[in-house]
Parts: sequence; C-alpha cells; structure tokens
Amino acid sequence: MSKVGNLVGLVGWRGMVGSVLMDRMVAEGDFDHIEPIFFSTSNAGGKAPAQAKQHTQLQDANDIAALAQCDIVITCQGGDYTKEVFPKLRAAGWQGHWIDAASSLRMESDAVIVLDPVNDELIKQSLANGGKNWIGGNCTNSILLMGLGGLFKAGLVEWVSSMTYQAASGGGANHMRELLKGMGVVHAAVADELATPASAILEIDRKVAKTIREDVPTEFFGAPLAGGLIPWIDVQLPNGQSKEEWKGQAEVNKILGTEATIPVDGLCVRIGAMRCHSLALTLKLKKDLPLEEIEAIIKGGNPWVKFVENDRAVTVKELTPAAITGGLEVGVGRVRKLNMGPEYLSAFVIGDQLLWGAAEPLRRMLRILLAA
Ligand SMILES: NC(=O)C1=CN([C@@H]2O[C@H](COP(=O)(O)OP(=O)(O)OC[C@H]3O[C@@H](n4cnc5c(N)ncnc54)[C@H](OP(=O)(O)O)[C@@H]3O)[C@@H](O)[C@H]2O)C=CC1
Ligand SMILES: N[C@@H](CC(=O)OP(=O)(O)O)C(=O)O
Repeated sequence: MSKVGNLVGLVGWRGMVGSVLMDRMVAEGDFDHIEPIFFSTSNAGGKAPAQAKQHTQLQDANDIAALAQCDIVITCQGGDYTKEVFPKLRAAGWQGHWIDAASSLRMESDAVIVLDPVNDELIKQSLANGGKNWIGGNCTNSILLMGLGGLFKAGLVEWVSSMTYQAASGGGANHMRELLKGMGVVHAAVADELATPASAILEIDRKVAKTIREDVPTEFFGAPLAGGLIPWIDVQLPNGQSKEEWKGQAEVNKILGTEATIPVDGLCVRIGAMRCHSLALTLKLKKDLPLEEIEAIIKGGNPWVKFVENDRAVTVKELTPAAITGGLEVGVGRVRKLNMGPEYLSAFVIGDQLLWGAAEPLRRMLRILLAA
C-alpha cells in the first residue's frame, strides 16, 4: 500500500500544458489510481471534468485550506500562481507533495527537477530523504537529456554546445495562434501570384518581404516569426545570455546531479514550428570512442530514444517536426565525428515540447509517488 495518499489536486488542467497532461493521464489510466480534486482560478463552483469522482465541483485554486486537504498537488497554472500560492500552502503547514510545470521553484535546494528516465535515482534518493517538491524541467533541457541521456549517464560528456530551434508552443497558445495567423497573412499577400505559375518569383519575394516587415502580427512574439526566426528567447541577462540559454547548464547539471559542472551553452532560437523543439549539438567527449559504440550508448539511454541513422533519405523523413510531433519518441540523429577531432561529435535531437518537455515528467512523478 502506498505511503502517499491518493487525494490529488489538479490546478491548471484546462490550459495548454494541462490539457496535454490530462490526455496523457487518461491514456495511461492514471485516474484509476487517484481521487482527483479539480481546481480553478476563474470558475470555482463550476462543474469539474468527467474524470472527477466524488469532487464534482471545481474548487478555488487560491483557497489554501482547500488545497491543503490534498496529498499531492499537480499544477500547470504557471509561475505567478506558484509564487503566490506555494509559500502560503507550506506556511500553513501542508506536508503534501507539490508537482509543478513552472520554472519558479526549479533551482530551490529542496526541489528536484524531475525527468525519471534520466534521474530516477536522484528522485528516489530525495524521496527517501523526505523530498516533497518535484518540478518539471525546461522543455529544451528535458528533450536534450531524453535524447542523449545515455552519453551523460556514462560520464562521457566533457561539454556541450547547444544551438536550439524552438517551437511556437514554448510561448503558449497565443504564440501558436500568432504564428499561424502570420503564415496566413504572408500567403494571402501573394496568393494570386502563386496561382499563376508564370509570375516572377522575385516580385513574389519582394511582396513577401514587405508583408513580413509590415503586416505579420507581432503582439505576442514581439517580432515576425512566420517566414522568419527570432534569435532570442526569454529575458536578457547581464552576461549577454538569454534566460533560456542560462537554463541549459543550470538545469542539465541539476537534473543529472553532477559533482563537477558540465559546461552547456549556446544560442536559443525561436522558429516557426508548432510544438517540436530541436537542438543542433556539438559535444566534446572525454575520450575517442568508435562511432558504433557511441550510437549504442545513445540508443540504450531510455526506451523513447528514436535513433535515426545519419543518412539523408531517412533523416529528412524521420528527424523532423512532421514525424515527431504528438508522440513520445525523441529523435536523435546526425550523429557523426566532426573535423575538429575524434572526440568531437555532432547530434540533432528533436522532441515534442508539450510531452517530454512539459506534461509527461509530471504524470510520471505522480505515479512514482503513488508507488512509493
Ligand atoms: N507552454 C509551454 O511550453 C510550457 C509551459 N510550462 C509552464 O506551464 C504553465 C502553463 O502554460 P500553458 O499551459 O501554456 O498556459 P495556458 O495559458 O494555456 O493556461 C494557464 C491557465 O490559464 C487559464 N485560462 C484562461 N483562459 C483560458 C482558455 N481560454 N483556455 C484554457 N485556459 C485558460 C486556465 O486557468 P483556470 O482554469 O484556472 O482559469 C489555465 O489553467 C506556464 O506558465 C509555464 O510555467 C512549462 C513547460 C512548457
Ligand atoms: N521557455 C520555453 C518554454 C517554457 O515554458 O520554459 P520554462 O518551463 O523553462 O519556463 C520556450 O519558450 O520554449
């Protein structure tokens, strides 16, 4: 019998990340193991979703006493909510488990960044030591480690240069909508010319460039994304990194529980993909190993690694957002030795950032707690 009770409060369940979480929980039968209480910041008293059993009304997500009855709270409501509610809940003496998608608590010393296919041991150790705060990692870092965790766990990585291609969904639902609206605006500007095969491509290009500069909506991204890219994600730090870039080294090392910091750095770029984040990586390995051995270590990292051989035809079919989106497989390909020397390796890693990047580690942490 589980030592952790099964009364589980769900906050943020109807948002974008929360909806993906709910779908995955239904698919994996998680609701068969819990008594859910659904919370809302906007509709307390309303009807809870169909998965509710005894607690069929939505409870107020800002009601500390209501939250405090839960053995476990899972929140996808966002960082502002966490900052507001979590300290009050703990101050009220709540001893339950807090599972959170937001970044606010990630670097706290009493929090574990959860990605159990990679850091199961760290999670179990912390649980045995009374840990109660379990935070999902940044999507880019979780995808990197789901793809190349094998190499990290084998202690082979000296450093990583990580150049990212991050999807619109990382910004939220409004950002995805803005990308699609922008695509529509660009197409509409030259729809007539496109319908006429004889029309001059440079004239089409001139119109497209003007449309991107002047008419593509920029309310949420702050710059046109459709037909382009934005080489900055999140706020600027004094050292010239973006906060997204800073998270690379900080979170990867915390997830792995490294004693000596593995340097991780690079540039984070927003591109016009919907929900797949990709990373083009240069790794310096600690030793020169045969490529076949490296590939075997990557493949053995976890059951979700989809290793794609470094072949053009397979790569363009299998290692793309079109192939990966909506699934739990994390694609790893373009693995080859670089001209810089035999310890230098390239790799391209791609994953659905709403699944392993957000929702999946949370529901798996729930199951770990229920099984504890
Ligand atoms: N987007 C991402 O890629 C990632 C996000 N995260 C974290 O998850 C948090 C939530 O992100 P995300 O799911 O994108 O946020 P959303 O904006 O989609 O949802 C957050 C909350 O907004 C409220 N809301 C208001 N209007 C609507 C509406 N029309 N439809 C649905 N919900 C609505 C809901 O709260 P209520 O029901 O109480 O009204 C909901 O729980 C982020 O702040 C971040 O901390 C973590 C990893 C990745
Ligand atoms: N910042 C990420 C998404 C995200 O929510 O990250 P975090 O969980 O670290 O706040 C992106 O824009 O792609």
